[in-house]
Amino acid sequence: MRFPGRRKHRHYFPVEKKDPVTNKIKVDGKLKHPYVVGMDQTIVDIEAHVSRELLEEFDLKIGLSQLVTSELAEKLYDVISEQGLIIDQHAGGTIGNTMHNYSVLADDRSVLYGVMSENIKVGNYAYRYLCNTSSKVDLQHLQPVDGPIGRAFTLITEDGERTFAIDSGVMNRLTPDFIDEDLIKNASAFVVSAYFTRCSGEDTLDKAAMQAIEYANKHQVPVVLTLGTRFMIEEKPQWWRDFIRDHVQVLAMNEEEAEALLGTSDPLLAAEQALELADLVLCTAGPQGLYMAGYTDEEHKRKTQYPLLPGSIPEFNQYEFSRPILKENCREPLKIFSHIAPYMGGPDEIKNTNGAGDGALAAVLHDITANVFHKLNVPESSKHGIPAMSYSSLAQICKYANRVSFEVLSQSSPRLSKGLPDREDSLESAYWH
Ligand SMILES: Nc1ncnc2c1ncn2[C@@H]1O[C@H](COP(=O)(O)OP(=O)(O)O)[C@@H](O)[C@H]1O
Ligand SMILES: Nc1nc2c(ncn2[C@@H]2O[C@H](COP(=O)(O)O)[C@@H](O)[C@H]2O)c(=O)[nH]1
Repeated sequence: MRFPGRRKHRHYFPVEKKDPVTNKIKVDGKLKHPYVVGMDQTIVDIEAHVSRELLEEFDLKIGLSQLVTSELAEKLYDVISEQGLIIDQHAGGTIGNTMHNYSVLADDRSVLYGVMSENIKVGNYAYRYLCNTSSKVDLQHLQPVDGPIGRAFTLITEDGERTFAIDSGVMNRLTPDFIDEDLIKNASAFVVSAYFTRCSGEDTLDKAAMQAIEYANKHQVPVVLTLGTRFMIEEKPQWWRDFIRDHVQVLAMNEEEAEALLGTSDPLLAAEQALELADLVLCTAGPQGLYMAGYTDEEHKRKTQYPLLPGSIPEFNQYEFSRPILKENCREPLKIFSHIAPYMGGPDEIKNTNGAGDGALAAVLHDITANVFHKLNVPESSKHGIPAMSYSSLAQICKYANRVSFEVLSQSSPRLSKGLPDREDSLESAYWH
């Protein structure tokens, strides 16, 4: 496990260093490595630059992720390939991206549940998916299916807006009997996107996801939900609020999804309201940066050393140096908030906004899992006197998530090709301290 983010190691991390005073690691020297489990629709992204007219021609709603029939998908594919509009084809899927990015950042194992075509040919979509996924993502738990995986036509218009047209194939056929209770029980988190509900006919992914969530809830493994696309949440916001309240501890969304869920366009207020449903909230807000909200215990709160920020909640970042704690583990729960503007104002050139939010979530998962890693290997560390959910403070997690989003924006794929640089060339070193 790599250290989450880049800064001075104050808390005996990485634990690989066998210092007998600071690192009371187990004498047999074998470190225990926690892992994250994710579940996704196995999807390859077909990225194309298109005009708004083309979206209208195919009756696609701009900015959303929507299902299309395979006939429409074939026609669309023919048009964009004949016109030479395809710029790239790579593995995608919101949780597939998140697991890949987690494994690249943490240099450690994640497990992906989903399906995989049993008949793989060199060059086909299933083959591409496997080739584009980090070797640290454990794909042994993909269920073999007879048929193609999904395709996400990622259609980028001149204004940079992305529209997804999803051709499902058999990506929703993961069955509940395939879910291993022990695998979920021992995970540091179970991660799923709201897309699991988009099932019809013979699809079983919704049942498989509910099975995994039931195991996670039973064994107190944090369930992490990312909202996917505004459109799905708008259809039944009350259902989603109830679902989150009943099953989810960590909620990730962008400001549009937040508005659909909670009815407010202010990401800070949305994050605050979301704390009535979940324990830890990440709300990304495009060029405005990102917000996080959580709970800490009065007795463990820590004041920020940064300037206090104005906003719909005055001085909202007052306790952002605190580590988040599950509300039920707080004697006197206190809401804490943090915000960060885009790292260095954003890249000079945004290659692609695809996956920027998934990247931020991967960083949050890394921090949560680093805490489990440290606790497993250095249980008597003073760090674990507090029953915190994360290794770092809310402010530090925000910085890390923001830095990872920047990296995704600077490249042309939602999946990181490498971890963060060891040295930041253009950065005032204070950023990570
Ligand atoms: N136009 C932009 N300029 C600078 N940073 C951006 C821009 N768009 C996104 N980001 C960064 O990427 C993060 C995630 O982006 P966002 O678009 O909100 O996520 P999503 O992909 O889930 O919609 C933001 O919090 C911000 O740090
Ligand atoms: N599992 C699914 N993933 C989907 C779907 N529609 C789009 N996507 C994926 O989202 C990422 C981009 O994420 P974002 O954080 O930038 O919004 C992209 O790689 C798509 O593959 C879907 O229906 N199911």
